[in-house]
Amino acid sequence: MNKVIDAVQSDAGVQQALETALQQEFKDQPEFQNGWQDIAPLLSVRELNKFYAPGKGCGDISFDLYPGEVLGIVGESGSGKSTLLSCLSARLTPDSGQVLYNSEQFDEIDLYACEESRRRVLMRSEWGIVHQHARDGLRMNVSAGANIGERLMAVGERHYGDIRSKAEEWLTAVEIDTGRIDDRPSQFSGGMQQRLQIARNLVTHPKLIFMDEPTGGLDVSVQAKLLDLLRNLVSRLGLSVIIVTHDLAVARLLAHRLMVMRRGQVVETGLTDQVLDDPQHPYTQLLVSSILQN
Ligand SMILES: Nc1ncnc2c1ncn2[C@@H]1O[C@H](COP(=O)(O)OP(=O)(O)OP(=O)(O)O)[C@@H](O)[C@H]1O
Repeated sequence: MNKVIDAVQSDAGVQQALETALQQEFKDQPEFQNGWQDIAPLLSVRELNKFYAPGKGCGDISFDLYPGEVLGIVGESGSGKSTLLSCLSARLTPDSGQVLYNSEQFDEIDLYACEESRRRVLMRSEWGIVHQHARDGLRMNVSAGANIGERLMAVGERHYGDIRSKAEEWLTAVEIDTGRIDDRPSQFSGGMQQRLQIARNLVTHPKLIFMDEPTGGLDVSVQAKLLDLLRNLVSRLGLSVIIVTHDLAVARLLAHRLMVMRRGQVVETGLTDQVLDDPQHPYTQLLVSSILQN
């Protein structure tokens, strides 16, 4: 676990580029200035259930997520993390329960009671989704610039020069040489593809990002670089994030709060350090101790 944490380092050039892009894009947004404690929840989940078969899925899930908060969902394979994330991000209809989202454009939305068109608008504007496999979040056969530009066009941007220059800014912000703007993602390494996926998501100023194992399958040094970038972006933009990971080191680095899942149920929640340093539930104790032994 410590290998990844130790390897996370800052790079002055990248930080500067990131800072410049972010200042231009986000300086007027109030969330950039405020803490999240005094604000209404961005997402409220009430008694959410989704089961494919008895014991397979997730059930009885309730929590609030605040602006600027990073919630980690951890647990072993098959515990229902991805099912829950899909229900929260409007990609999978739950059997029952409510997901309320405090939208900038539509005020409070009950995700599964509103029109499909509203969910689609949210998905391309106020929300971002970072998939484990970049090919699920990118169009592999169009250029890096077009991958970023497409999302801008989806929210109404039409000026080619503006689109290209925003694409360049975001490539720089995620540490991809702007000279690669016309290359296809298939010509990029795994880490670059993930960074491009992040740029594509962030270009429309989302409030809420869903991440499903964003560093899974990458080697340790690539993971460390990506985690450093994510951590910087999340704190500078005041993003709210729900991140699913089976990797407690990733959870420790990124999440303010953790939800531990086992067999589709939440068995423990709390501040990340509290949960990892002083786990209360026997399953969490096992999870933490098994990681420490590896
Ligand atoms: N589409 C589906 N149809 C039927 N069963 C499914 C489906 N998707 C997932 N499951 C089952 O539901 C349970 C929860 O799966 P889920 O993918 O949500 O867990 P997870 O914690 O994300 O696991 P992993 O880390 O391996 O992705 C598992 O038993 C899985 O086999």
